[in-house]
Amino acid sequence: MKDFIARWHLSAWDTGLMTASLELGSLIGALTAGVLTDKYSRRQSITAACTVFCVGSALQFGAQSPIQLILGRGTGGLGVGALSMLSPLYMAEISPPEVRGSLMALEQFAIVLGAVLGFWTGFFTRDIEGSASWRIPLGIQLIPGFLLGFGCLALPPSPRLLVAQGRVDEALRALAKLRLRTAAESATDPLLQIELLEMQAEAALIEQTTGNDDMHTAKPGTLQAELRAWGRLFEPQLLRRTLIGVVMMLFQQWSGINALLYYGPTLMRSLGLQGDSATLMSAGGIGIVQFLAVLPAIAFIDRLGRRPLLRWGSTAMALSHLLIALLVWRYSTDWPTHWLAAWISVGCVYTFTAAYGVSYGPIGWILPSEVFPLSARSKGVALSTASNWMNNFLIGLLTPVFMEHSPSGTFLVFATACSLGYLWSTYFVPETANISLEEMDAVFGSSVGREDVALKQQIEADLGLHDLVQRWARESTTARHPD
Ligand SMILES: O[C@H]1[C@H](O)[C@@H](O)[C@H](O)[C@@H](O)[C@H]1O
Repeated sequence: MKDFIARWHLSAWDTGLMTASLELGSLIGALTAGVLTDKYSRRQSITAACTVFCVGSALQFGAQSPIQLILGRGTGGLGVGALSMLSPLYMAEISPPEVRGSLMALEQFAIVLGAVLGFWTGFFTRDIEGSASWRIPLGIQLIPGFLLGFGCLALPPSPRLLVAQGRVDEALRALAKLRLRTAAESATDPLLQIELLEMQAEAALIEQTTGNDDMHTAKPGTLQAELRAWGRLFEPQLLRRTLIGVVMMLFQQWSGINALLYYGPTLMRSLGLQGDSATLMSAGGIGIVQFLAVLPAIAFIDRLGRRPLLRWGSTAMALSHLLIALLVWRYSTDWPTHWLAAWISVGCVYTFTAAYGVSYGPIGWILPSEVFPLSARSKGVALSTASNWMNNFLIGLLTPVFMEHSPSGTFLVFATACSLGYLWSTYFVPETANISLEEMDAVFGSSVGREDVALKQQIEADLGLHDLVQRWARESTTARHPD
């Protein structure tokens, strides 16, 4: 890394631009992917986003000037932002409801694994002579970019999107592949048929209640149709879900995770640790704790539910921040004498990270992807993801200002955000575990009110869903009790 510093002589302005270009690119990427993914397929959009990401990584890898690095980070950011919106969307749409939380928590697992690998690659290459010390870690990004871009082509398309586009046969084939059924089985398997009919019922309901004007039929791609589709997120029917997605990401970021990651070394140094050990204990340690903490989330999130994890997580995070704020306020002028207080603070940083890692980390990505109905899902997830990047950017910008003003006050800000997060998860967030995406309307008491419930029942009856469910229930009872 000495080469990087000596070669570019970056001003504070360059450093700021370099950091902000990725976040700005990601913000734009998340919002534009929301526009493209309904028109094309989820998978094609993921492959396109990977291509953009790889172009950005190649620009960074071969950078000959700071401008090229900034451009490379901005371009890479476009891909990262798009992928951070497309991946949870696609995963939510292909997962069966009983294990959707666990499967989606794998996204957080992948994010944190990437961060850990990135950190250690940078750590081990930092003393290599010449530009290889920084070109290697930047170039390695190309590997996951290629893997995802090509690997995604082998995945089945989202059956929900196909149903909404009226391509029911293809949707059945995709569903059969996802649920590991053969073509012959898919024609007779009642569970598969029920799942498909539920998707058709939701698509038909959307079409009948909204005229499907904003999705595919009414002059798709026109600015007016786009604006109307975004505007629907703020109509009374969807406003609560939009707020859940956007506010979930706001709390995820204002819990302070990235402040600890970005400014951890400064904090650790202020606690008396020096040089490499400060970096290792902060970014390195926090990454590993986040990685370990997501494992129980993967195992238990569907059994325990999202709300309890959010509430316990907020409590543990708020208490950790509060204790750090107190200790920093009381002892930070003389840590060497109060070494025990310093180490308790370090312990609190890790306790916070573990609590975050099982709660706000994964649930931040899960909740926004499951609350929206199909007609508004891609826009809703895009807006929530944009909220993640926007708040991430604000944290990066404001934390140093807060820290300079009052280090203990900074932790109080995060403690307050976590306490508000507790109230919000208790009084505002419904439980979404084990509920199919099609049943989410009922969870939000949406809407849609009695007339739509009646309409939905009529559509389900017309499609033969009720008969099929009853026949399947009869057959499975007979199979269990043959006489
Ligand atoms: O879920 C992720 C993860 O926890 C990362 O460590 C953090 O940097 C991101 O901002 C967040 O969205």
